[in-house]
Amino acid sequence: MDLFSSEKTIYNLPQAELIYIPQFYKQTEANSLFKNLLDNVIWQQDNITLFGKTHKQPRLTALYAENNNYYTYSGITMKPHPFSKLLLKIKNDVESVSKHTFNSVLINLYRDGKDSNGWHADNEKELGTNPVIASVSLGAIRIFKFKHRTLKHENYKLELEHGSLLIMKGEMQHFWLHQIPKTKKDIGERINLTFRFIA
Ligand SMILES: O=C(O)CCC(=O)C(=O)O
Ligand SMILES: [Fe+2]
Repeated sequence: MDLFSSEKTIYNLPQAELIYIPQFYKQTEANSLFKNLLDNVIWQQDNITLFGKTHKQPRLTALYAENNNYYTYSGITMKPHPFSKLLLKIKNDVESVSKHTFNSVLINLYRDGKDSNGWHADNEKELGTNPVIASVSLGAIRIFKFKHRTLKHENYKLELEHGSLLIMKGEMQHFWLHQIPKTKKDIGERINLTFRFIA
């Protein structure tokens, strides 16, 4: 993995630190990771219940972990699969750049612009206080929006590019929310891998 051409940007925000590395993986490697994951990840689509109504989650997901602990978020409980060789390789790459250790990865597949991920924080108890979450994006560019829970002028968007790595740390999961909104643009699939340490 050649990091020379990647321009790392650090966003120091009130009660959050965000690091964005656009070319964490270069085009050729990112393309092959995307294809391999699309074909080999064990995708599932769960139901979510919002305001008493049950819907299909607007994307496919998968959980891989080094342990067998179930992970519950937004009322969904996921049973992990063991890490594949490829996912372990990506985990090692992410760990060496972020200088953090992860034991799980939650993977999202946004099939087109109608798939999305609503406003939330990754603040489950099992993630601990001030979790570091490292997020690899492959495929179509999507907008990542984030906003402070109480400082209303603190809201931003970032384009998450093919092959990029975004690291969320500090108090971000306590004080901020993030989302991937739907888009009307005619876009293709996007895979996102969020590496976490789940106790
Ligand atoms: O798709 C993304 O970039 C964000 C995913 C996310 O926020 C999550 O899975 O918790
Ligand atoms: Fe998230």
